[in-house]
Amino acid sequence: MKSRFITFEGIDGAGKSSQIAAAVALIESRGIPVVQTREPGGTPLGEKLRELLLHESMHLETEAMLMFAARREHLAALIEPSLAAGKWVVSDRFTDATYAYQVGGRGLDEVRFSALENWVHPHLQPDLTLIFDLDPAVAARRLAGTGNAPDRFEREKADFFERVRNAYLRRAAADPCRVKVIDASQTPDEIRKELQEILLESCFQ
Ligand SMILES: Nc1ncnc2c1ncn2[C@@H]1O[C@H](COP(=O)(O)OP(=O)(O)OP(=O)(O)O)[C@@H](O)[C@H]1O
Ligand SMILES: Cc1cn([C@H]2C[C@H](O)[C@@H](COP(=O)(O)O)O2)c(=O)[nH]c1=O
Repeated sequence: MKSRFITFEGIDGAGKSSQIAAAVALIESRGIPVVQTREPGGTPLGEKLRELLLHESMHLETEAMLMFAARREHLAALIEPSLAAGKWVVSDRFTDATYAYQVGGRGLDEVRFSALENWVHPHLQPDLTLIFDLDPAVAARRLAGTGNAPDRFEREKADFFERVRNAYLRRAAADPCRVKVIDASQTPDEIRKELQEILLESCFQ
């Protein structure tokens, strides 16, 4: 079976991380080798950039370029070799997150975003992207319930997450074959079931 690149997206606290393990388990249950990774991060250098991105304040364009620098390394060191070896790759975030957070949330110029996207991965796009869509007020309550100290993005206000959410939905509307939107206000079991149905329909044919 052809290798697949699957990405999970959504505003902070939407619940995507909780469902990635279920997706990976389903793929493994079919005897398919799968690599689970995340952005920013996924490589030793990418994880160092993640620390900076999540905790240091910086200019918007610096932030966008560092996201793509980490992604360039991620593609070269992990994503592309894994796909070439016939493995499937499941990533917690990819370029749709830069569109949602830096373009939608922070106001990065779309032309500059597209230039970076076309430079870093002119041909590769995920085979399937799952957007966990949730009201920012509900996501904020979920995050508060974890008791974890919020990072630089998680400290943003509701209007920032409204813009991020709307940008994700625009991205989904622009590419409905690749991008599927999941109602993340459902229970974890309901979401797992819907996720399984989408994976079976989109990837295991
Ligand atoms: N469907 C759900 N209903 C209620 N609570 C949920 C649901 N899914 C996840 N949670 C809880 O919400 C919190 C955030 O979940 P999770 O870490 O999966 O979100 P996330 O989208 O990965 O966030 P981040 O992007 O900030 O890492 C966790 O405490 C988790 O147990
Ligand atoms: C890839 C990517 C990520 N972000 C933001 C989104 C999140 O707030 C953090 C990552 O944290 P998570 O707990 O691992 O989800 O980074 C971004 O703004 N732009 C991006 O391209």
